[in-house]
Amino acid sequence: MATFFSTFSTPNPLRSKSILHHHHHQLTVKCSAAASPPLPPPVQTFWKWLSDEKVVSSKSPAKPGTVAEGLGLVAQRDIARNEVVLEIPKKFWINPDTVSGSEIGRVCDGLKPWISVALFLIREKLRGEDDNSPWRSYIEILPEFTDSTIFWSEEELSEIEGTQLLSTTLSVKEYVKNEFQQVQDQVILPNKQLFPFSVTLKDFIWAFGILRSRAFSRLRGQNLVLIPLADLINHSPSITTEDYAYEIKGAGLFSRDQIFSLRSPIPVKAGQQVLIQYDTNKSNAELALDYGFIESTPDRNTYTLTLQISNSDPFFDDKLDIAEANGTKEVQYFDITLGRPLPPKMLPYLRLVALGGTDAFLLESIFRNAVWDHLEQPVSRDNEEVICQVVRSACQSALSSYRTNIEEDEKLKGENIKPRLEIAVGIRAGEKKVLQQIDGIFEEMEMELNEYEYYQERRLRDLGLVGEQGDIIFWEPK
Ligand SMILES: C[S@@+](CC[C@H](N)C(=O)[O-])C[C@H]1O[C@@H](n2cnc3c(N)ncnc32)[C@H](O)[C@@H]1O
Repeated sequence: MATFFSTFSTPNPLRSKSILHHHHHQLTVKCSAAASPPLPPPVQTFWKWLSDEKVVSSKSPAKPGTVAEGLGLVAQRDIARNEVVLEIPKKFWINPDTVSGSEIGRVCDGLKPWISVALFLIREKLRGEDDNSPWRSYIEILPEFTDSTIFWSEEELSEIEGTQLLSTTLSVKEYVKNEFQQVQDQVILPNKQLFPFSVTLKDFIWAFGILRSRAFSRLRGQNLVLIPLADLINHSPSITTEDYAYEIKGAGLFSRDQIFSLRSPIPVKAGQQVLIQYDTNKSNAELALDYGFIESTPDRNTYTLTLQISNSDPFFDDKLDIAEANGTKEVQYFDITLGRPLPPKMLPYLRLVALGGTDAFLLESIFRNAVWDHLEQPVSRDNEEVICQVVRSACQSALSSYRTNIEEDEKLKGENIKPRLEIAVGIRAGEKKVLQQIDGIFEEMEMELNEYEYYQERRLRDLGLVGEQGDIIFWEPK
């Protein structure tokens, strides 16, 4: 954890005005509770609201605090492993049901869940101080932005030129923009009395960013839910348990209510921050997009290869049939992870896509049941050579579209740089390493082309026609 915090030595993301000038105490995380800086006023208001509502008390094991990652949950006393840190009753959650039951419920009917919650958040945010919304104090502590790439300026984005993360970020923003335009025309503008303020794309991106970075998912019956207070929990790369630290459960023996319960996956000393592992399965690109941080763990680096059976392939129908019978599609994505073997279906799929010429007989229907087994091994020298060439040239062309090379990235990593640049450098170095790894695998295969046993030889051997030494046994009379 120590190494982790030292890498995030920059100011907190900007929050609602009042926290803006709050001092940044990076070391609080490791200091004792006594040294905690006073809470920013909006956070105090938020805590008071939760106390008045009896959700928390002075005995609560953890409290909001200002930490290196913005706000976080700080232990008020020693907390044991698996001890419950907080419990939030359903009444305080914000999910699509909350929106349905609210003033805008009737106009949000039929909207995508995230869009209705986004509208709810934006409305609560823009309603103005005089409105006595119960959610006011929660909305006030939400950050204005994170370091997610959806909030990066053009200049910051230029640092990830050539990366898959850049294209993902741009398509996500395009998607959000289209959804905004629709909801603006169909819901916001026609209901001036409910939305008596102008809502901008920026507001919508803010809400999207809030949901991506704080909504809990994979919970019993809850796929999109904001849990005030619980969503102050930050992520630690050094917690690697796969078990989720949170769950929804019954509020008690005599209650039909549900509560959200958060446990600490590790023991925490008083004054330290309670942390969880957000998701062991997310790649650095996903972490950067969702939360605005990355990890230095090698296997968070991935590259997605998109392979496709071409519509102009003379064997398109047969190939698609075979692909689908084996759990792959016309357009198939393969996520390649640094330091891990290729996904098992990638080579068979590649061989299938490249199959042609004299190998095409394998596509005939009598082979249909066995063809995938055959594709698991090299089919022919030509076929194997084609897949090596295609993959290697794709890797090399991808590698040439980055502005920097790995050495330049590595050098920057050692320097004291801003968090967004650090994310950019980590992402582009990671992608390049994966591409080099893929290229290396196929380079090695290319060098072995003469050593492989191909379909025809295997077939002959299976038929007992190849001798021990690999020489083909001929029938010619001696
Ligand atoms: C669920 S919120 C946690 C509360 C948040 N720190 C706040 O101030 O409201 C997730 C966000 O916290 C920040 N965060 C959490 N863990 C982090 C980490 N390990 N490094 C950097 N930022 C982190 C990121 O901005 C992320 O999008």
